[in-house]
Amino acid sequence: MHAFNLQPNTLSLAERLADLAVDALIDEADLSPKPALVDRRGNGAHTDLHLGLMHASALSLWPAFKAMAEAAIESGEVNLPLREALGRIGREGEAAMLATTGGVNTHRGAIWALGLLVAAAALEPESSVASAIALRAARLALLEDRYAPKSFSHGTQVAQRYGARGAREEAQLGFPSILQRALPQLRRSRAQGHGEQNARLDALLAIMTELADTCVLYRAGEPGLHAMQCGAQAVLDAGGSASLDGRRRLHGLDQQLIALNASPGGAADLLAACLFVDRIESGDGLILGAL
Ligand SMILES: CC(C)(COP(=O)(O)OP(=O)(O)OC[C@H]1O[C@@H](n2cnc3c(N)ncnc32)[C@H](O)[C@@H]1O)[C@@H](O)C(=O)NCCC(=O)NCCS
Ligand SMILES: Nc1ncnc2c1ncn2[C@@H]1O[C@H](COP(=O)(O)OP(=O)(O)OP(=O)(O)O)[C@@H](O)[C@H]1O
Repeated sequence: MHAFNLQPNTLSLAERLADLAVDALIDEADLSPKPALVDRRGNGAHTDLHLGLMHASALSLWPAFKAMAEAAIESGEVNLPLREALGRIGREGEAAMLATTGGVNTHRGAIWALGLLVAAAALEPESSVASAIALRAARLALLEDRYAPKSFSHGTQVAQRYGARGAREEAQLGFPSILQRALPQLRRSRAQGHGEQNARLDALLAIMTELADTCVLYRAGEPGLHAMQCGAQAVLDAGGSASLDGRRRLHGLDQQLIALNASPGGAADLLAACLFVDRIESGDGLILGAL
């Protein structure tokens, strides 16, 4: 499954982290059935995205993730020069993504979240506990990049209209959606023997129960966000995606969110970020510590 890592000793730390980040993005894209998102079944609520584009986009980001890890290793500490280097590399990564996809935003939020976490993991490879990585990522996100262009993104429009601060705030708070919701649910569902794909779907649903996802707010407003949060909670309350009733409700949620055009892209990015820190913390973290 993780072909990149077959010869871990020949890869540098930065290359291993880039592999893990790209793997996490591909695992997220392939996970099915995700409500209203691109997956193996189709395009969800998106007219301009498809699975092949998500895969190509994920692969195009490998050099940016590697460069972010190298910048962190070189810096050795959280400081403004590192934050600004990450901002520059992140913008270059976004340009590579847009060149690959013909201008479609496939992974903007993921570059942000995974980029910070890759750098945070590279700063102290021997400290592979998820909470410690998230805290270092938060300290990076709290620093102001003086070279960041003032953009009028969907996120800034949603911030003005609804007060939701989206991807930036999630990182600055230390990724509570990952540490408090996704990771505990992923591990609970695994422990209950639900199987890896169901456990990942449950982790995505756990994120969706509370996230102020700016993709959903932009596309479907507060009714869309309410439908996403309540619908995800109802699937988990019914026993999660491994149970018959939960599956039925998951199918209903997929239909409802597609009808509302409410694709939870921010939640999908955070699931990828969750899979990344999970692999570092649990065993595969040896990939980093062995260096
Ligand atoms: C912070 C970012 C994501 C800007 O986001 P903004 O809120 O302005 O909006 P935009 O609509 O362009 O993108 C939001 C993205 O975040 C994801 N998202 C939406 N809601 C949330 C949420 N609540 N939590 C986390 N992610 C979310 C979405 O999938 C979407 O792709 C980012 O684009 C940015 O500023 N990048 C600069 C590059 C940089 O500094 N990189 C260095 C760190 S790696
Ligand atoms: N499997 C997935 N399916 C769909 N979106 C995903 C998936 N994984 C992650 N995403 C995230 O969702 C975002 C796409 O959402 P959206 O299409 O609303 O983006 P946008 O550029 O803000 O809007 P628009 O396409 O309307 O211009 C991407 O930035 C990406 O980070």
